[in-house]
Amino acid sequence: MRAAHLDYAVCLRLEGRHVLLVGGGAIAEGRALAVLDAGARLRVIAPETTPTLRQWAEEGRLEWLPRRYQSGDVRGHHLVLAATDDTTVGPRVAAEARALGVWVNTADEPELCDFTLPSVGRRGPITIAVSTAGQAPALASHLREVLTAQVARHHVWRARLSGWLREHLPRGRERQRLLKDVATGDIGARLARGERKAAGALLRAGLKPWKTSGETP
Ligand SMILES: C[C@@]1(CC(=O)O)C2=NC(=C\c3[nH]c(c(CCC(=O)O)c3CC(=O)O)Cc3[nH]c(c(CC(=O)O)c3CCC(=O)O)/C=C3\N/C(=C\2)[C@@H](CCC(=O)O)[C@]3(C)CC(=O)O)/[C@H]1CCC(=O)O
Ligand SMILES: NC(=O)c1ccc[n+]([C@@H]2O[C@H](COP(=O)([O-])OP(=O)(O)OC[C@H]3O[C@@H](n4cnc5c(N)ncnc54)[C@H](O)[C@@H]3O)[C@@H](O)[C@H]2O)c1
Repeated sequence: MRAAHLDYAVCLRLEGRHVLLVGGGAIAEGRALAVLDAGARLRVIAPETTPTLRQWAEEGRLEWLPRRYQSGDVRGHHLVLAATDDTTVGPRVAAEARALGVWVNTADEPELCDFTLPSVGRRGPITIAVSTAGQAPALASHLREVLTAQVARHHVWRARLSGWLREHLPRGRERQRLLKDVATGDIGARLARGERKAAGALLRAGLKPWKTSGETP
């Protein structure tokens, strides 16, 4: 069994960051979609790619260099993902990335990875991510399915409402109280039951402190 260290979970903000993907098969395509969704600037290096990756290249969503990985390719990137069918490539990419201080994931050699990828489910702004510290990817995938199915539409509304309130109200104890109410209090419970009118009334009452001080949106 592997050592008992747990992987450290983060959610990376990749907007505008340079990401290198080595490989262009099915696994690489999944990685590409995820980093593009996060707004990264993606370069793919692979002699062959899936039709979808080729199409994204033609549409200018990513840059495809149709060749094998070469020394030096890592330079200039913030993050590197390798997913090829050649077992000699991952270790080379990982060593070069390490030497340059660039974070690297190789799809099937956990001992070479600076970070591992969890199984991810999305509902609006909500992300469910399951990691098993590299021990059981298939179980991570199964749990992700089970857990994501539990995120209901009202959770998504509540997340969006909370985001709106955070954007429009100044920080402070009053705002915190209102946000907690949306998350776990009466407003949340009403929204969960589909009682949107009643929730709206509670919300308007909760917004009073800002109405009177003239700070409301
Ligand atoms: C979650 C997911 C995310 C993703 O890839 O995006 C992911 N693997 C997924 C599926 C999956 N992978 C494999 C199987 C076959 C069953 C099995 O072997 O168990 C299945 C199941 C399937 O395909 O259904 C094979 C496999 N995977 C790794 C090894 C090497 C090793 O363990 O040594 C081998 C053996 C290769 C071989 O024997 O040849 C390694 C890793 N796989 C990871 C992530 C990282 C740890 C995640 C964690 O901590 O849980 C890590 C360490 C590297 C990394 O970060 O990529 C994605 C589910 C996506 C989804 O459905 O949501
Ligand atoms: N982590 C996971 O979840 C997981 C699951 C299954 C498989 N894998 C692993 O991911 C890897 C990729 O799997 P796949 O199904 O996408 O493979 P694939 O055969 O569909 O694609 C391989 C890709 O690698 C490219 N390639 C080969 N040599 C290259 C080189 N020198 N430089 C750049 N690109 C090169 C090929 O052109 C092709 O695009 C495999 O090692 C597989 O074991 C990982």
